[in-house]
Amino acid sequence: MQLNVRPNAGPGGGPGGPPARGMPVPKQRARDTRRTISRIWRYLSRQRAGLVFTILFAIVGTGLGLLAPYLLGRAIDDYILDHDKSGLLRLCVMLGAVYLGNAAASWLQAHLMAGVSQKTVRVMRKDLFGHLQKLPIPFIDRSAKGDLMSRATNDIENVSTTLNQSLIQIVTSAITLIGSLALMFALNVWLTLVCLITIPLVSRASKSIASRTKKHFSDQQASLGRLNGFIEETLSGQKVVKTLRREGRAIEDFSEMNGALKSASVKAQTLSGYMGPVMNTMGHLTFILIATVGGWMAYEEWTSVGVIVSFLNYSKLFSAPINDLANQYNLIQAGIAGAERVFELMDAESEYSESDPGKPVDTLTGAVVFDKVSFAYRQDKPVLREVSFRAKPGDVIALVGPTGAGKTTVINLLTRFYDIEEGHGCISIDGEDIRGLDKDSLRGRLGIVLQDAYTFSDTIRENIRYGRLDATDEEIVAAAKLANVHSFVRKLPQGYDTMLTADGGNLSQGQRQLITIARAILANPAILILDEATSSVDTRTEVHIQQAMETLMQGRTSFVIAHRLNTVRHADQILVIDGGRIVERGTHEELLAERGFYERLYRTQFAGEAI
Ligand SMILES: Nc1ncnc2c1ncn2[C@@H]1O[C@H](COP(=O)(O)OP(=O)(O)OP(=O)(O)O)[C@@H](O)[C@H]1O
Repeated sequence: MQLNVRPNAGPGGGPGGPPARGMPVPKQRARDTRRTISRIWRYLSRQRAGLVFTILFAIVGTGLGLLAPYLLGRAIDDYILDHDKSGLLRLCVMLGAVYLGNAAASWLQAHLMAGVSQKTVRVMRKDLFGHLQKLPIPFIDRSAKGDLMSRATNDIENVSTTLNQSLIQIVTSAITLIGSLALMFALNVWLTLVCLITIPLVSRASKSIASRTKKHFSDQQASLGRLNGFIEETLSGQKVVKTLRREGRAIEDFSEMNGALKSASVKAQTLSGYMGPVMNTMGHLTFILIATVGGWMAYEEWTSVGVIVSFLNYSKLFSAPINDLANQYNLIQAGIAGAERVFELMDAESEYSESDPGKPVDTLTGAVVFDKVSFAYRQDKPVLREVSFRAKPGDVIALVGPTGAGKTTVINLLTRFYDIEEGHGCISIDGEDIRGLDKDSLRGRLGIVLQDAYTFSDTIRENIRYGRLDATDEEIVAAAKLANVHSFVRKLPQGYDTMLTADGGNLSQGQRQLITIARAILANPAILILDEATSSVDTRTEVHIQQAMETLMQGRTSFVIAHRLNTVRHADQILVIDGGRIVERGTHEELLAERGFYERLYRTQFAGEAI
């Protein structure tokens, strides 16, 4: 998937021009961890109150944890060496209270942090889903759906786990690190300097492992995205996979991707797994060094045994956060790699320009003009060449032509799923160039009934209501009656409350098409686009669909992509498209009289062949 694309921006397009719109451009931005962290922080900082309390409890808990070694040193110097039993008992009770307080604060901080991290990712998920709704069709067309899904689910989940587990660890580690260092300096400067000798070594080792691991974590996430994409494609195309008997090949391809994911994961996890043991070894070395130097100092009576015991405990506390952070490294890397992929998707340009949303469309009469429109999806492959036509309000325009001729492309431009470039013609509705119109309100005045009748996982009633969300139940039934939906819905045990699956699996294709027609009737659009179903439905359903479509077309400018030519006989204008050009135009009778391309198409179809 190319993410750094600017689907509706950038120069060029059209035959022979610079890169066409929607063309992928090379990646320009290097991956930037600091920027990603600062963006995560922007989300986190919205949970300010929760964060402040979490940090407060972290400070209290860690502070109490830092107090314990000091008390231990005092126990040795003041009570054990002085044989003061009651003092020792008092101190032990105090120590118990300190540990208890530490545990309570840790529990509270973990509890609060779970809330903060979950609220943060909830906002992230909401933003991402909102942005997915605004992504332009060219972008969606080019992306693997499974990869997009992987970003919206797995990658966000990684961010969530990292925030929940690593963030608080970072906070407590930082406090412990600074606190224990300060206390070590207060106890004995020379011993502290001995302790610090190993720091450059530790930082070098961790940096070298870190830089290698990050790349592998990104690879792992990308492989996971590819794998999800493949699973999604294979499942949604399962019928095709089975009829073409591609199961074996699909399993082979899957194994290959699965293997790639395994390799990337093994590399990432093996490398990051080195971190813990390396850091532990360094910690033990430091401990031995301090114990030796400290023991010698106590022996020479330059300092007390209690101070050395406190110091050794602090040096453990000091190296623990470095170890903890190293152990968290896996998780942090996976979280950052996940966030990077999420933000990358959020950065893909929306199809709605916030600075210039365009002129809102209130009412339309439906006069449509294509003026020398040329278009290419890819620079080297012109699809439409100087297409011109006029539709008066209420006209029925039929688009016919062989497969791949460019009929759907005409519709893609009219709906502004794709935009034509400056200098490659103009499309206007009611005299306005559509590029200056607000896309959202323009689409609100267009009704589209596609070949693949799409139904949502909802009841039949709600599926029709998608046409106009404020429609009453009575209006829905009225539209359903006009679209010949009512007659079959009545016979269903649950009537309008029958649940449909996302692909409408529990209704016939013809019935689904009728539901989408009812949806369009309810929406009452000024301009209608009908992509006739190619697949054959039974004759009765076909008559129903035909009637419903005629009802729908009344009084609206309609564009019909016609696959069965007998449905276009009554069109006001038939545009015959071949190779991206309008090769003939006129009414059915006129075109038959011309004895040209249309006449041949017509005769072929009557001979029983589809076009
Ligand atoms: N999203 C896209 N990206 C790149 N090329 C595309 C895209 N959509 C269509 N094309 C190409 O544009 C050409 C015209 O396609 P279009 O879908 O407009 O044809 P059509 O006349 O509607 O065909 P059909 O009757 O089969 O639906 C085809 O060569 C097709 O491969």
